[in-house]
Amino acid sequence: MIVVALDGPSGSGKSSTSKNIAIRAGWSYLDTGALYRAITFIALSIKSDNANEIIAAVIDAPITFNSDPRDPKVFVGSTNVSEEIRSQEVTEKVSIISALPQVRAELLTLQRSIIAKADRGIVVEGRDIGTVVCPDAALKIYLTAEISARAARRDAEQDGAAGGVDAVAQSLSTRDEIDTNRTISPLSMATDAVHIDSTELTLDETVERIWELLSQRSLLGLPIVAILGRPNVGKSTLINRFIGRREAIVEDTPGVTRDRVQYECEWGGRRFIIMDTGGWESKPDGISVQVSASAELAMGEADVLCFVVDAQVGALDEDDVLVQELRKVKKPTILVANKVDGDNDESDAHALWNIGLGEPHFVSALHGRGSGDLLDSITKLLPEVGAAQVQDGYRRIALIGRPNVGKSSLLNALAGENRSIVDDVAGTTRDPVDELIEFGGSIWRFVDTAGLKKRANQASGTDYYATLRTQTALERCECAVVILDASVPISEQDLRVITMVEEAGKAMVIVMNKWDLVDDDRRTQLDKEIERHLDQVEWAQIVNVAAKTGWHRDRLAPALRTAIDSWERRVPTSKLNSFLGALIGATPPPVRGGKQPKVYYATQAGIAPPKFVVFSSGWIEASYRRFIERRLREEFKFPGTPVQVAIRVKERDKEA
Ligand SMILES: Nc1ncnc2c1ncn2[C@@H]1O[C@H](COP(=O)(O)OP(=O)(O)OP(=O)(O)O)[C@@H](O)[C@H]1O
Ligand SMILES: Nc1ccn([C@@H]2O[C@H](COP(=O)(O)O)[C@@H](O)[C@H]2O)c(=O)n1
Repeated sequence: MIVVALDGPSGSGKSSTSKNIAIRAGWSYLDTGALYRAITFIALSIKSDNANEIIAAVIDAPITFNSDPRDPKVFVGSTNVSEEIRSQEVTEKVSIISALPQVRAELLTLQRSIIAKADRGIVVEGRDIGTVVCPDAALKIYLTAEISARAARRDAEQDGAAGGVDAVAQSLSTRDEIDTNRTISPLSMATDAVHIDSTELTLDETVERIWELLSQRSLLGLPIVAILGRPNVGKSTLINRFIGRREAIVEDTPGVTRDRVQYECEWGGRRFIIMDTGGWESKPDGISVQVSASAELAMGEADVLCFVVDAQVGALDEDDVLVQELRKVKKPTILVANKVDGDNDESDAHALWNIGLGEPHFVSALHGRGSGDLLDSITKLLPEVGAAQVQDGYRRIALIGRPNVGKSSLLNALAGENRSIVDDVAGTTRDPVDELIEFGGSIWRFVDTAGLKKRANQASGTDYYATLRTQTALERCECAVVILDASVPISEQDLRVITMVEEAGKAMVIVMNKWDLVDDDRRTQLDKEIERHLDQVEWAQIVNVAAKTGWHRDRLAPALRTAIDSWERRVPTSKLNSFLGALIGATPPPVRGGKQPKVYYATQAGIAPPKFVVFSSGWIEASYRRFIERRLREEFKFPGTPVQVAIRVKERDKEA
């Protein structure tokens, strides 16, 4: 289950943004402010500021929350108080009541129990979600906006009923003040939260920013398509056809697929999971009891159901019983008529319309006939976000470097006493060789690299395997920690590793290990080597560490956070273009062939790493592109990440 935590001051847009994200992802939503308002409503009703009396009243009339983002509601006992909690009286009192430690403890338990009940994911918004309520949230956002923007939004929302913008601003500031300075769970940004300033963003733009982060971090589950049907109708053959390889077990004995086996599939640019379910029987016995039960579970888990019938046999009573079951779950369902090898079979198979699941899709799983059309129909039914969770939000780090630089010692130094595999989050698919390690206040996922595991050491016996493994680790990570041995000269191989990271477009931190062996002479020498060899990655932070003793290991977590933060950073288009305007005004692009290319505008085309596209009227020299990149870095600072700048020639009329 994915938890997204959104914190920030009043009126920054938390509720509106959270609801939009939750609706789009098909997740639940929790407005924790509404719970604090509800308890304040109770305090006002019993006319008491005494925490014990307030808690006693809550026990009499418990607070509950309906977490459907389309219709969130808060109840006190059986009374819906969603409107009453927005009154001026509650608004003025809520920050005072929320600062009471017993009130916070009571609501902390309530919040966690609501979150635990969510199905696939939940967006939780408040003041202390990323810091206290859900410190392990998969994505933490700290949403702010300037007070003037927040006051204007609130005033517009309330049609001036709150006394005008100035009065709203005053009330918001007072609440900000109390919320930020209270001793217990004050409003603050979690160290691993992403800060979004919504002052100049529309609501849609704010939602889009967060959506981009969710997809970039693979937190939006892939849709699941369950393949169901009686034993031996050709389900596994169909799956092999879909995934393009012989992986699903195919055997002519009915019911050979024992469990819900999953395969990743891609068609027409859509990735999804195919779930093989074994054969379903209406009166199972022996092993088929488990197989049928697992097929029923698959119906519940999947987003789309494919019901496969053997067209050469036709629909049997058994098929009819399964159709009744399929109808009950009310999910998009496709009827697949398999073993339709030619036109004659197809005309016979039309009888399958009688099943009552709509148009049969005629397929020969064995020969491929009709399978592309079937995949087209399936992908049309896929939701944007599905049930198969791929990542859990822990930042993925690869430790890389040539042999003997101290990868394992660094890993051990980081893990210290706390080395642990806490990999028990249900329902996620991940590489079993990853390690979860807690240090510097966060849990990090270390993706497998040569040197991380004994197995890896064996496999890296040749350069070929070492390079292959490094590349795979790089593909899977978000940030690479490149380890160098500071006690010896920087080698060609060290530089090759650094170039690999840069070319892979990953965030990077360089660790100078074995610092305990560095004397003054070596230090002077190393400074010269850094200047000479590492100038192309001068954006990378360098952390000096002695992994053997643990010296400075605490410096790595902040460096990683800074690098990943830069890697996912988006520069507002308005700021980007005012920067570009000033830059071009002061230093225009060089004249070429008697013509000076015009630079029109720039846009940030993507994150992870930040990619900028500059539109111009003509070809611009590489040196000027590098100049733009350098100045972009100076202006917006991207420590720890490569930045890509591309120039696109755009004709003036097309531009207009
Ligand atoms: N860029 C934006 N992002 C989010 N909301 C915006 C934005 N621009 C305007 N709004 C509007 O601002 C108003 C306040 O937003 P919202 O109620 O979501 O804030 P909030 O942070 O949840 O406040 P509170 O903490 O007081 O509940 C809403 O009317 C919302 O539609
Ligand atoms: N996690 C939270 C959420 C809210 N509060 C307090 O409740 C007040 C009202 O919240 P709104 O989101 O409805 O504006 C807020 O000002 C806080 O005092 C909280 O403490 N912790």
